[in-house]
Amino acid sequence: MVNVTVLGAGAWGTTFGQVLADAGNNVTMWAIEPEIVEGIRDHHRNAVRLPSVERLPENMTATGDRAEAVRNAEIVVVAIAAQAARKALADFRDLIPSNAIVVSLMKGLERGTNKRMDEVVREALDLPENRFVAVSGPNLSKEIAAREPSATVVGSTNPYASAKVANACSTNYFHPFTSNDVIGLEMCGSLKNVVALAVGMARGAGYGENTAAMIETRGLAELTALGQAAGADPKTFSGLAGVGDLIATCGSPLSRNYTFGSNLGKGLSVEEATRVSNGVAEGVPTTDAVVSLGDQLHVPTPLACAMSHVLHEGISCEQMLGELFGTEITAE
Ligand SMILES: NC(=O)C1=CN([C@@H]2O[C@H](COP(=O)(O)OP(=O)(O)OC[C@H]3O[C@@H](n4cnc5c(N)ncnc54)[C@H](OP(=O)(O)O)[C@@H]3O)[C@@H](O)[C@H]2O)C=CC1
Ligand SMILES: O=C(CO)COP(=O)(O)O
Repeated sequence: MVNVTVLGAGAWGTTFGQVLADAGNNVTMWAIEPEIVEGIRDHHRNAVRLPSVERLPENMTATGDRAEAVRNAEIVVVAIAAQAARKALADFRDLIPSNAIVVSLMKGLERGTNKRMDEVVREALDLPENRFVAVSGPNLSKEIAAREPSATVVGSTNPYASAKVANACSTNYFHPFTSNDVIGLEMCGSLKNVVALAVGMARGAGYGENTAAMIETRGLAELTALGQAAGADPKTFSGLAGVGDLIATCGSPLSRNYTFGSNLGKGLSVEEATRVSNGVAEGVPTTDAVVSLGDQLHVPTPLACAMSHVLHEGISCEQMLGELFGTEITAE
């Protein structure tokens, strides 16, 4: 049993907090909104971000006070929207205990810098590599909040840190595997969201399994090429965090990215799809970062480029798919 603090009481932060509490830990959620803090602390409920759960565990509380939130934390979990993480974490830089492990649940690349969340978290907190852990896998929050069986990957270059976090989040319905490939986990989690936008768009436009399978497979090839160029272990892409998360995210209306894409495919504008999104669709800002990282690493990113034309120029689903085909016939 350890003291764990989760920064960000969104859908996944709150769900992962419940997993940690079910595993027997003392869990403190930190959130900005007083309504969310009071809901969790006084009524064991997050009606704003996780209304499907009637009552969160008794060993789960919340505070809006940053210092109080992390004072006794042995593990600090970051579950903040990726584009807001650097700024939000700056306020915790001098507060997190010097021996605490910091875990990122986030799936996105930072727009403007093209940095992964392991880089952003470590820079923002001035955190050494051996205290950083990434968690990534096919983890649709609503299913895990209902305690449906699922697995994830807990990655760190420090095996002691990954083992400690894996032990802390292991329950009879949530099974963690460990890995030392932090870069692979980060790249898989971030890039599959861009693929899910495209699959969702094709589904929303009315296309079926073949089109979805084509986008997912070409997306996996793009994800693998860029991930390897960034330093990832190719094995990670065929695991839970790679293919596993692609299957879950690209196949479920519970995914915000899939749903965002689906709404675009049905004819909504980016602004309209943003307005009706039930939480952050990380693939939207991450698309630009993937295109830019591809340029930087000299890796073609046709799917991310096509999605960026959808997001910025409003091209249709047919045009997006046309860009994926390209003009030449090439070897697969
Ligand atoms: N939902 C899921 O199934 C999964 C999500 N993830 C990843 O986890 C991360 C969080 O997702 P999730 O919890 O579902 O997202 P939500 O959209 O439900 O919540 C986003 C969280 O980020 C916080 N946030 C946004 N801006 C700021 C800011 N400026 N300062 C502080 N906090 C801020 C929000 O706080 P506030 O409530 O105050 O707006 C909220 O707690 C994402 O990167 C996502 O890709 C990973 C696996 C599964
Ligand atoms: O990462 C997820 C599932 O593994 C959640 O996907 P969304 O962020 O698209 O909801």
